Amino acid sequence: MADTAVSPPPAAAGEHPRFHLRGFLSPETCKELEFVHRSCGTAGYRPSVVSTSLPHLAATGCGHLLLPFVPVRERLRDAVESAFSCHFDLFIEFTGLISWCKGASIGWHSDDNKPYLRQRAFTAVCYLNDHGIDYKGGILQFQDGDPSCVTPVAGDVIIYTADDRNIHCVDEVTEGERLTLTLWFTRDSAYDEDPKLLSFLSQTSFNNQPFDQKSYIPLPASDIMYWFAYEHSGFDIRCARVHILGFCLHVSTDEDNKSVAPAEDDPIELLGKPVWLGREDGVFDKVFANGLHALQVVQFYYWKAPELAAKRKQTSGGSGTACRPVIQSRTTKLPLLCNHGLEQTIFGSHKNIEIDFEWKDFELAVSMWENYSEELQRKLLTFLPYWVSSEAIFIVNSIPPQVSNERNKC
Ligand SMILES: O=C(O)CCC(=O)C(=O)O
Ligand SMILES: [Fe+2]
Repeated sequence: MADTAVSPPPAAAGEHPRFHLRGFLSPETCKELEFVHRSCGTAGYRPSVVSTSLPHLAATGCGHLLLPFVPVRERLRDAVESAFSCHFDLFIEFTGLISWCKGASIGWHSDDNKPYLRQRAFTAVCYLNDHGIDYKGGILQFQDGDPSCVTPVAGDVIIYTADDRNIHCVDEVTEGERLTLTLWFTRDSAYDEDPKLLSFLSQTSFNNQPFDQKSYIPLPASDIMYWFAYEHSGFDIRCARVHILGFCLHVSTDEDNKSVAPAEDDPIELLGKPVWLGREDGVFDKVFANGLHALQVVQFYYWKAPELAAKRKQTSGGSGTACRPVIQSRTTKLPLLCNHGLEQTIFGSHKNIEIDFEWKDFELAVSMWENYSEELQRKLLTFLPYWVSSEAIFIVNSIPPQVSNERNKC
């Protein structure tokens, strides 16, 4: 199901202007954004939060993963402009995916409540998963007006003015992981996030020639950004996300390659070097460029696993020739000091994660991920010149750039 056209809400009136748009995002869009976040997220700006910002995607070789956001940002801006009667008036100040993990909450506030946030005019929060199924807690409450509280449902969006007519808070998440896509809108073009993003994207993406097939392979940020601190403990987000889905990371023990010998290196540093993926019964015969690359493929597999398992059952009656992992004598399990209990507490969904795992499906997912990434990379390189010349990110159909960016002419 594609994202459905939701009829715009009536122009806002009243003392507490806000709207709850139900079913704004399709389940497919929610799942794709979840994939991006679980592949690329880093430790957030507040405790118990993991976040993925668009500049971060551009900076880690994943500029192509901005593409799933483009239609969503455009539709959200249209919805906000139409709800608050400010057509062609708004710029997007910030777009980010946020996981609110166990213990995360935010007290009463308005979204423009700091001197450096005064430019914010409106907020849109899209819920990507479900309260009660994926997590407990995390209800959004408003101090005054209606609706007075919002129980997140995947695909729903709440839009509201960022000023003190909409003082709100989020109850503590007590179990599971609450996923949101949050956008802030501004009237001040100086805070438009697009030109900054485009300058980042042109620096990182124009360097990659279209014939460089692997230019979509992620490049990790500094290790500290993946450290999720929790009380007096913590873990590496990349490792935890891989482990929680039943995989483990392996590194080379090749005698000739001393630089990757685990005994001689900080285990976390090894995540920036080539890795393999294993499960209980062996190691998959493919080397990934780094831990982030392996994580992205695992998350892609997790996203597509139900579809892959259904296809396998249909074509083979459930008993196809299993693709066996190769036992790699040249690799050893990455000896990370993992806190399994903590990983489970933070990223183990309230809903049990069950995968009908087959290496054959995983093998297929690896090539599907390559095709998916290549296609997005190809689109990015096609769209980028249009975006750069308009200083704005927008859906490029076959419309010439000077017509498509109506907004910049106003
Ligand atoms: O996630 C929500 O429901 C609201 C988030 C919020 O209040 C904020 O990020 O300022
Ligand atoms: Fe807020």
